[in-house]
Amino acid sequence: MSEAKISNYSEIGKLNTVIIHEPGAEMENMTPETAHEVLYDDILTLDLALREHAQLSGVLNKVTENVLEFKTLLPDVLEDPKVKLDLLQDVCALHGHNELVDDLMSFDAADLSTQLFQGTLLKKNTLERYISPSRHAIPPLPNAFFTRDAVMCVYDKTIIGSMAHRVRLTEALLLKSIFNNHPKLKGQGFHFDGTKRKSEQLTIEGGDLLVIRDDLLVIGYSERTSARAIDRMAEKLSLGRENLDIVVVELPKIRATIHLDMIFTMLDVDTVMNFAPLITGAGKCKAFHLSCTNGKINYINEYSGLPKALRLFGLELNFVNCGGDNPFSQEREQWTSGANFFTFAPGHVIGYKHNKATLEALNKAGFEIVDANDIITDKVQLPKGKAAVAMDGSELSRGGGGCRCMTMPVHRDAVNW
Ligand SMILES: NC(=O)NCCC[C@H](N)C(=O)O
Repeated sequence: MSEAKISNYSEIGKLNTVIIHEPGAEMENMTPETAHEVLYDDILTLDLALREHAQLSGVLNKVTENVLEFKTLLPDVLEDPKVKLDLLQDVCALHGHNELVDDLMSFDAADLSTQLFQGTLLKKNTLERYISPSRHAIPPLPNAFFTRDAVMCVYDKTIIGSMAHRVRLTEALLLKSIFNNHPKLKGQGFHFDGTKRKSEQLTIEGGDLLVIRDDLLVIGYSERTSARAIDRMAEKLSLGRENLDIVVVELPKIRATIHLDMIFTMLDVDTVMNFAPLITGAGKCKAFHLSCTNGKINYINEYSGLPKALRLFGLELNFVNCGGDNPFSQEREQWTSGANFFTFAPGHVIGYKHNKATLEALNKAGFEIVDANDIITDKVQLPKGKAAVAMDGSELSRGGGGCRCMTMPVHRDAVNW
């Protein structure tokens, strides 16, 4: 492991440091009517979600040196009164409730952290507030357990997300404060800080950004990540470099494909998981190649699909189909985050158990399927060869994401390509 705190040059290198978030009461802070406003497909049951999430953290703790918890990192930085004040001023200003800063400053670090995740109720002390449908002055963060999206470690620095939906903006502010101040993470700086964006047209979320190699990124142009933001990334990330290639995949702007990682994840040096209808099939998404040098785009080429564009860079990939070969199960399992695998070492991945046809396809592709609980209890050792750890996740997936969405890798070993 290198000395650097942040070092993330691939989607697959052996994982050393990762950030996750065990969901709290924020997850139930909605009604069926408001669920869609906070980007959920349905209301979830926290107890069930917690049992499932414990499998993710249990497995990661077996295979990774540093599993960091968002809800532990936050109170750590809030112990510093100056950091606490700066963050509260930003959060309260964002939601137009500057008057809450003093109140919130009186909380200790642990309680304030809980409060920030769970939200602060709107005092119904004026007629305008009384009749307002909003329950919260500072809204809760039910999507915080998708740690992938509001911050991205790319190479030796971070990108602070520029969130497409208002309900996720606070997450980016909290994570920025953590990456600026936490002894385990601070010091390497940002390529880009999305909380300072000047335009609502500039949005980028981590589910769309795949760090393939030190010279190659794949980015989804999606409901969440705008073309303007991708241009900005091309500029910022290629600064001081002879060459950076970015392949952009144009996603349908629909709920099932909010991010690229819902249809495409990398599993090994030569193997990817994909939702065939949009990646390899007849209706595959268009791809663009942006060739960049030192802050500028040299040229842009268009390709009929991602596989063809990736071949340019010597990536001859095996495509495992989410949902197997049957279009009916492909569609069902993509919806329940079947393509959204997290890779914690080359050929070692974790994903949801309920996506049976996907696991079968992985098995056919040479991955041994292992149960998460068996790894956690040491009943089974992680196989040396390719393996897919299967965890329960039917409740978690109803929040709209899978294992890649719930993990934010900070440090990985280099890959032996
Ligand atoms: N990378 C991902 O696809 N993350 C899942 C985010 C789901 C969350 N409910 C959202 O809509 O933002």
